[in-house]
Amino acid sequence: MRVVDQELQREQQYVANLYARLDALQQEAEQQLVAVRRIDVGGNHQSRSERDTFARLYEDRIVQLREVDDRLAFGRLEVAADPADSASSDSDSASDPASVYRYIGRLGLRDEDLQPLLLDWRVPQASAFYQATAATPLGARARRHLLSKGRDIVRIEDEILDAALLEGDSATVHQGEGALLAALTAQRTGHMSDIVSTIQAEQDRIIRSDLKGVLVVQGGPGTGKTAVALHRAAYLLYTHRDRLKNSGVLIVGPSESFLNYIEAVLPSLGETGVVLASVGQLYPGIEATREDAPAVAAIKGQTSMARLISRAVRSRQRVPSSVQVLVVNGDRITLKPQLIETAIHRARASGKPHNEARVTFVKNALAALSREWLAQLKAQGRSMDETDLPMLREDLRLADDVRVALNTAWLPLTPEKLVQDLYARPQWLAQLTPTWTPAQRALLHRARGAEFTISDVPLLDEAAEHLGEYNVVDAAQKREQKEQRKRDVENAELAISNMEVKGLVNAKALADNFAELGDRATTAERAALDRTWTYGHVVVDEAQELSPMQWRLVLRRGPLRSFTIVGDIAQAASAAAASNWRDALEPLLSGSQEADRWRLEELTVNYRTPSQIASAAESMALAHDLPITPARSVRASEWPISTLPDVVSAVRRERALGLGGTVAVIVLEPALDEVVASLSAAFGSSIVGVGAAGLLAEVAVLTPHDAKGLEFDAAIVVDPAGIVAASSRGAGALYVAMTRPTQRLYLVATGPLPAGLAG
Ligand SMILES: Nc1ncnc2c1ncn2[C@@H]1O[C@H](COP(=O)(O)OP(=O)(O)OP(=O)(O)O)[C@@H](O)[C@H]1O
Repeated sequence: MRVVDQELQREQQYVANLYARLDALQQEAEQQLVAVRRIDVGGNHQSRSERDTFARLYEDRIVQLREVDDRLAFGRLEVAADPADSASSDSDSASDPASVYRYIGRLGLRDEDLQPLLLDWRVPQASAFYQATAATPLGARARRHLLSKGRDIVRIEDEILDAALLEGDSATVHQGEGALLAALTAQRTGHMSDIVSTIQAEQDRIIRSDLKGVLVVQGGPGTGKTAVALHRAAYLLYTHRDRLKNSGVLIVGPSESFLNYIEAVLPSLGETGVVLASVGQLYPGIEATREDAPAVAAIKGQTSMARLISRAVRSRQRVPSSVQVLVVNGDRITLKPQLIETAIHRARASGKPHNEARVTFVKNALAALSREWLAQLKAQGRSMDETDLPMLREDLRLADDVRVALNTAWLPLTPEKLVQDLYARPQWLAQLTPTWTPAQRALLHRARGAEFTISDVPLLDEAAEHLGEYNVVDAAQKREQKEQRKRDVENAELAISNMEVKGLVNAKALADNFAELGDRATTAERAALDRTWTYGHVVVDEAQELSPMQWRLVLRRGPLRSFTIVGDIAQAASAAAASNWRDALEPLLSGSQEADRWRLEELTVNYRTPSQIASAAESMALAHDLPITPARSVRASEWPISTLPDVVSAVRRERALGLGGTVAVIVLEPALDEVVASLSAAFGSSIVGVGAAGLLAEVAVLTPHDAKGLEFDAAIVVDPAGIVAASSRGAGALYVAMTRPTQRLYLVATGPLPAGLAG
């Protein structure tokens, strides 16, 4: 038998043992689940919740073991033998007695004697698998990639890190070719896959970087920023589970289509406790997907909007211009502006948000008014004194006239109403914006009831900050529930430590059972619904697009300022985006002592776009003065870029290749319907998908915004000159569109191509 085949067989044997162990653990968990479900706990509340918690523990474990089945083990690190090293394996596959072998995989496995069989890719001993080079071997002698299909190892690929291994017999043992290239040339599926088996050294350093502070990862298209951000989230959740399990991790992406594209990556790495949200979903209760026109988005993105919202809220606390006469129980009571003014002053001094401070306002106003009324009654000769004040206050509280007067002075408001009023009432807006031009104000004008846009979301959140809970009674209840919950979690944690259970028991889950809240929600689900939730870590992808107002919102979700921010300034296509990281991060860092302490890392290798396409996109970008970060493409493509006169011909040309795979047609919003109609007429509507919901169709039709962060085997970019001309950031949008394909790019144009592409 050839040495290569022998090695393959050995690895197959080792991996078969790992699967046998995985199956045994799975079976064990299934049996435990059946057993725990059978326990009769009768009516005992505490025992029932303990039983449910254990059942959930086993259920989670079973799911986790199932998720890692595909490519369970993907690497082997050969290190010089060290008898004291317990993380090494001396399995049958060891072909050199001077070496020990560490197998690396999606999760850690030990045999029945607790000896390690497989290392989780996130543990420190596994990092050499990603980082070792011949120049810096980090104690490793060789690295082997195990390429599998189902549970079978179909190929092995070795990299020698220690020259001594190349001598004698060993020279023939190590062989193989590009696991990385195999991954990169694989056909795309419409969903992103994890890269855990081929993470590159520069990526690994970023993934394992410290949890604290703000880490910015800048890199050109296809350099793996999204992949790195997601693997970093998985790494942090594993390494800092204690800190992050209760607070959670938030991942912010540019659009719903992007979230659909990445959603399977973290579960495949065994992580589910993460909230994924597009920037339009960061305000619970609103799912904004519509974009404003660029000029409108630009004005709504400026921090001056925060000041405007603040002024708008204050202007809803109004001192009447004249004396009012209120009729209460047949008495006429005079309400002087001065009284309201003092009550407003006191309420504002409470420092609480508008709706909550209103309680103070009403209390003060009623107290003052009841004293005035008492004085008036006494003056009329009624025999009343201070002890009657509570009764008078109650009468005032119930009187219509008083309610109207107090509401006019200080009306409870929802964020939605405040923002809608601001857009729909030009006169009010004019009063609040004396220094704006009429043209600027006109940009905000909108009919009441119009759908909220993505750029409205941070304004709603800003308004919610100033307004507080609309229903103050509910708010108090919620606060009490939160307090109770904290106590439940503490009890649960105590219970867990008393039970001496290790592993996946989640104190919050246990607390749920204790409190019998009825909701089986996970931390992630609860976090997604709670506007005031603060996450332990926040990942922002395509971060170059965020406006200052969006940064303010993101900061509120992560006040600990533990951030991973990934993006590419050159790809900025939104009108409100900044043109460098320092400016972009200003709203995030201002006022913090960390202001200058953000770390910048760069990614320099393009894993997606073939070199011909990357260089065409770069020359277009340079011709439009975009600040691109040059990246080296890993591979070339066999297909030249084609320019065709219409979209139907381009799709026909692509389909004629008969390669299958994913195809995107990227077109500006105004032409989208027409393109969908002509493609449906030519090829039938069943093959055409639109936007986020259509990503898995044979041909996905998307706007440049929806295409952000995604990739396809082929991309057809309609009207490149039109994309450039559509806004001041049009070249950035075209740069994004052109860098989506992994293989083929088509341009659809009847007129001249934009600068840098023509000729
Ligand atoms: N180490 C790697 N091994 C295998 N594939 C990789 C690796 N790094 C990146 N890739 C692949 O390269 C492609 C581009 O990665 P990704 O989408 O993360 O790039 P990006 O920098 O976010 O791109 P863009 O800025 O254009 O959105 C993906 O298919 C990803 O799986």
